[in-house]
Amino acid sequence: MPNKTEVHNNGQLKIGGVPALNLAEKYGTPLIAYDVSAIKQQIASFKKGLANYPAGGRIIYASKAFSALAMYRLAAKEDIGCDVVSGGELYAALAGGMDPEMIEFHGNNKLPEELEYAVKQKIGCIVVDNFHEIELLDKILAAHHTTAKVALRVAPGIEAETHKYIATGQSNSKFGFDLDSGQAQQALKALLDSPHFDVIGLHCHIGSQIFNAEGFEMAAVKMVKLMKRWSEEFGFSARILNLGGGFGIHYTESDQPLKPEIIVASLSQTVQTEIQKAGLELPELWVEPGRSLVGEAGTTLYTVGSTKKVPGLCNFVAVDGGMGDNIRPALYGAAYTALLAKDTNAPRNELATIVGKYCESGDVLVQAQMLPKFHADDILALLSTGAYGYSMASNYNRNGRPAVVFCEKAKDQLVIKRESYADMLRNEL
Ligand SMILES: Cc1ncc(COP(=O)(O)O)c(C=O)c1O
Ligand SMILES: N[C@@H](CCCC[NH3+])C(=O)O
Repeated sequence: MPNKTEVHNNGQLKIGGVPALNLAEKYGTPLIAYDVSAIKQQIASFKKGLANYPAGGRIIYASKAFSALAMYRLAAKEDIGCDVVSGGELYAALAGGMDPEMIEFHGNNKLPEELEYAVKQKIGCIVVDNFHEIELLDKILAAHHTTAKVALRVAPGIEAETHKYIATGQSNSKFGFDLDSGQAQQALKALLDSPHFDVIGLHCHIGSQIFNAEGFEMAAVKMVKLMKRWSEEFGFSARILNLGGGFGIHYTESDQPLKPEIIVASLSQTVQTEIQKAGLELPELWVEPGRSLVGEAGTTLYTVGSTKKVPGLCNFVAVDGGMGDNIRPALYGAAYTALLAKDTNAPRNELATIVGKYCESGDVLVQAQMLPKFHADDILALLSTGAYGYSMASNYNRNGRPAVVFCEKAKDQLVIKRESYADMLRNEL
């Protein structure tokens, strides 16, 4: 079980000090319940990792992991930044009280209106991803007689050990400028040649759900080498170095994540050593964790409904949610840990597959494995669903998206209402 799972002494699951069964009773299911102190602990751990880095740094919450007003409010309160990848996320971040200066904008195809919105809001950094964007942004800035702080996104040519859908650092990634072909260099030149860009630094992101520190270290070394080369070639001095996010979390027993403070402290040490060797000025160090801030803090509570057993063939346990509130198993074959909320120590002696209620055979939440015996009306808890669950949710089959509740110090607060049938028709004419 993930080490953050709270279990009452009678074996019942608790989230942020609140019994899971009470939450299910009060708000209904499916329900995504966050343990807020677990989010705060992760933020504190990232901050600790950067604490001894002399040039300082920034923790930037990758808000695609869970873009909710409550989460932006929490990020603002905790004094961290956030990244956004669309006008919609930018709007939500601002509505949640994020300081525009602490917002960073990513994306491989930012729309003209999204760029204009970011420019007007004077956000802290636009991470420039491709030549089309450079042209577009240059025109927008000229039209507004202004400048923008930008960072150049480089695909550093590092193949992260993760699912191929979520690896982004390799040369053939759709994100960022390739190094080996010379495109990254050409892009930097274009940015430096325009009076509209204040190029604050460089960015890379090698992928997501990565456990091995080696990939991050390699990226850091490569980026500093690049800083050295471009300092000599263009007299360019990067004030910030952004090494992206992608820090892995615990979904099942086989996942062994490193503590953020350990991985970030080690990365910051590598950057210092390499910068010193290169004889450059130390840049600020930025990191962009998404999953690792919110993933393990979230638990989805479902109610068990039908079961289907065909001896020797299958044993399905169906819950009242599924691929609409968690697409990750269907999309990436992602694995999760399931518990019986009323008795987390229940023996796991039943081979079963947990499926959802959607009209798809691929609507599987947990592939066949040894599980506790579930009966109709039991509350089933799926752990570590706090990242890329709600934010990737859909209304497939006209199922409303679940409610979301924040729990802390034994108190619960509804932060997103359950979507009703009427909500799902609100845009239809
Ligand atoms: C540019 C960038 N930064 C940060 C992240 C956050 O990644 P994670 O949620 O794995 O930390 C992503 C997503 O992979 C990303 O594309
Ligand atoms: N959504 C993905 C990760 C993509 C990260 C964003 N670039 C996941 O659930 O694992």
